[in-house]
Amino acid sequence: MAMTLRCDRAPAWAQLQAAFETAGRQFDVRHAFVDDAGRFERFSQEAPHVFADLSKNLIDARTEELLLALARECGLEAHRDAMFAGEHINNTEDRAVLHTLLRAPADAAVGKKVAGELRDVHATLDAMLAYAEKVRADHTITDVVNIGIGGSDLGPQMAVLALAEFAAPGKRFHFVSNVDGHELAGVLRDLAPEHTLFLIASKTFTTAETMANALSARRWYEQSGGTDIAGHFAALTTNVEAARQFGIDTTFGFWDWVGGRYSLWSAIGLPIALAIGAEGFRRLLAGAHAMDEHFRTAPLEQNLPVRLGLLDVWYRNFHKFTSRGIAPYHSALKRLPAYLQQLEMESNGKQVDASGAPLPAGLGTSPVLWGEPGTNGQHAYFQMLHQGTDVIPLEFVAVRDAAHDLDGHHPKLLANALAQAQALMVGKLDAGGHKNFPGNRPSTFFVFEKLTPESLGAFLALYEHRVFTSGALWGINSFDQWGVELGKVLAKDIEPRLASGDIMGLDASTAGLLKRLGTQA
Ligand SMILES: O=P(O)(O)OC[C@H]1O[C@H](O)[C@H](O)[C@@H](O)[C@@H]1O
Repeated sequence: MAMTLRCDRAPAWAQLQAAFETAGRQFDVRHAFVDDAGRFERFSQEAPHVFADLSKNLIDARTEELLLALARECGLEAHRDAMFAGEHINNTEDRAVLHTLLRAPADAAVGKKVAGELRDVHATLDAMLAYAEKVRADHTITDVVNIGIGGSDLGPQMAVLALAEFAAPGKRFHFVSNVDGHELAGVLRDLAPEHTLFLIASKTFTTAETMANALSARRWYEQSGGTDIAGHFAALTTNVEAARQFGIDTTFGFWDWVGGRYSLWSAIGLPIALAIGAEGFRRLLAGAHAMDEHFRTAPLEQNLPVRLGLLDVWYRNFHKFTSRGIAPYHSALKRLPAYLQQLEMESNGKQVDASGAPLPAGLGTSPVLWGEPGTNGQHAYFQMLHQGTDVIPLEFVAVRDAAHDLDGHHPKLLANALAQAQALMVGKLDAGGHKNFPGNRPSTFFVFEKLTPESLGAFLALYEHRVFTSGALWGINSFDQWGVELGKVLAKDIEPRLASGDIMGLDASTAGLLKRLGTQA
């Protein structure tokens, strides 16, 4: 199996370190624009459905050359090809990583090893989309409730909202993820069982939150007079047997080679297909596939996910930036930051390399990702981005064509996005003291012509491959998530203690809090 060489062991790493000391640390992007009339062209990149301007970043041509050399020395291309070929690059779970196959056309020229999987993908996709069209035509179903968490929630929720313009009227979508009963109760309050379809979305069909919500939903359905579980519950899972035991026969499956945070392209995407239809869902897949092809075939120099992933390494490991903001200037992309948080932080929040050996001190991995739609963030935390003591690279996502015809709004929105990126970079040093802006604060600016299924699909795939790139350079396994396990185990131990008051073996803080929160309090 092709694993990458950890990038800090590659020869270009030392050269990058030297470049950082001599030019990188003091780099001023304003001077770089003065020195290079072609900087915008050099550091912008056209990719399928997405244009990206990277020119306001703290990077010069020499640094990018070294980063590209680093990627080659580390075996990024071989690792990428191994993913597409279905090799078990998720080594700790001994699994292939084939979410790209979910969006490959039925006649795509894939390797022998995954041809059978591609046939299964299309058989399931066709069945799921036929079901989606049947439900779309059924006007007695007015409400769809997706019960799932993490990857079984964030992707569909984000995409249904993002593509609302493409949704047929007549159905409302609800997403219940939290085990906090307030969430499910709040949704159920306004529903009637005969008009509701529940989708139980869980790769494993064992996740505690989802199982608790699914049981309560079924109880509610029956207690409210519902008698047709088969007609009002469907399961989206790799664990068809567990769904059957729960009493659900309508099941759309997927496979262990689809990571939860990479699963919106699979049966987990059913809410999206219900909203935008079979054709819309295929357009989403086509946009992602176009980006897959770009990632797989474009030379590294003009490969947008690669260029972004390398910039991420430069920022995290040389500049030591610990966080990255994302500011979508489109309110339909409200849930995009939450979705990208799971994608990047669950994938690359690792401290050991793929062999299990600790990464050396100072080799930081995933930054903190966070964000809110612009312009809202401007009136809240942008103060810190402009004048705070930390430099936080910010990413703008702007859409040229609005999907509404309210006069004057869209130019105001776009002007704000452009002005904020400009202000971060240019700064203002003549006003003195509190009114000074240091400037030289980096940003990346993404442009879509329009928010469509294709552009959304392409952008999400772009992000997946960017996370792949930085993860590959760090030599980590971006496709497991052992870090979520300990808390789950401890919660199982604590739950009965809330009633019993048993604090034996607990640390003093947990014991003290348990006394306050338990029913014995
Ligand atoms: O889809 P499920 O099996 O219910 O898993 C839901 C989520 O929970 C897990 O704990 C993982 O951290 C996530 O990667 C996953 O998406």
